[in-house]
Amino acid sequence: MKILCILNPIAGGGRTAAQVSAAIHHIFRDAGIEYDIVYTQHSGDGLAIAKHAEKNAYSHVIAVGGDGTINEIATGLIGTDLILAIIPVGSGNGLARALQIPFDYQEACQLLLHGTSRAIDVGQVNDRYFFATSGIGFDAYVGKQYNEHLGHSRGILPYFQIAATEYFHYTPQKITLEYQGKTFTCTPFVLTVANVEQYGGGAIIAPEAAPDDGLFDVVIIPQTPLLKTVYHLPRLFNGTIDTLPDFITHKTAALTITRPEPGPVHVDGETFLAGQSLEYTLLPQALRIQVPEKTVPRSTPKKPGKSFSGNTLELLEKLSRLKDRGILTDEEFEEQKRKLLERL
Ligand SMILES: Nc1ncnc2c1ncn2[C@@H]1O[C@H](COP(=O)(O)OP(=O)(O)OP(=O)(O)O)[C@@H](O)[C@H]1O
Repeated sequence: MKILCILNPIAGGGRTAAQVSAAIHHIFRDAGIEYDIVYTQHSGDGLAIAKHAEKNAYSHVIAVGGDGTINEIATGLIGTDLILAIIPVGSGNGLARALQIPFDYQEACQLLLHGTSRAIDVGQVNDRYFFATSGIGFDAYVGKQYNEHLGHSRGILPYFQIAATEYFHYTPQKITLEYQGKTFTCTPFVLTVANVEQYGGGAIIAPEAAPDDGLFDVVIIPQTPLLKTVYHLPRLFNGTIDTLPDFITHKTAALTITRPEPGPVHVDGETFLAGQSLEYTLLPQALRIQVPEKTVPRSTPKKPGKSFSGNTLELLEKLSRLKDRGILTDEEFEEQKRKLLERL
């Protein structure tokens, strides 16, 4: 085993870089493991450094940072046999949360000694990769403002402050989605293509997403009035966002989105500008990540209790509304209706 640690000194506000570096020295030196630590100097360095890791005979690369750093480093490892490990010191840490990687950096280091490696799917949108989520709706818009205006002052609180301000400036676009031979239009407030359940910061955008099932969960949520959005916000954090009346999810390994004009897209929270057409493709189990030996299933709180028949009627009405608005095709509506009626 030969380990390369790539450390982003500004991730998570740069509060822990020195302690993490000390823990790495302590743990790997004691274990007699060969290792090197390299600090990134600029955005993009993680990718450039990771690309040379294989040539320099490393077996593992540790990304010390948040989702943006992990995205860069993991991108550099695609197509190699190297195993990625994560010491999550970012602000959101969506991928680390979804894979149950410990937030204690000493425990995260110990995963190299006592954990196991797991292959996960990788998402691709045009020429960019993502490992947790990608999106083109309000989250991409907020991510753009966050990355442009905040500099080193990062965190979940500033993110929510920007989201609250930008809520009034954002206008959802009418877009076309094509997948599995079907085409439909919708005007999403949030459109997230999820490889894992987590957005970051504990927000669970796609409760059913699994990182190795060969499928994206495409989540579509329309705009609702601010008060209603605030009222429903806890569902984003307790794993029940899919109980929202207008929540839609599709499972697919490939998807084309066409929008009226170019705009921002985020990959794992990092935004870039892309054209009107976005091609999403899933690369099955294309990256190996070091994870805990045993993972505990997330305990999802019980979904809002209603009598089954009452709930079914409500779901049928919801499906019908979605069909009327063009979000569901006739075929999808009939299929969902049949499934619901079968349960009666
Ligand atoms: N030395 C550096 N100076 C400035 N920016 C850097 C440096 N190294 C990396 N970066 C950039 O910092 C950005 C933020 O990093 P990262 O996403 O890891 O942290 P975070 O935003 O705090 O965490 P999260 O994405 O989990 O919320 C990335 O875009 C990365 O490219």
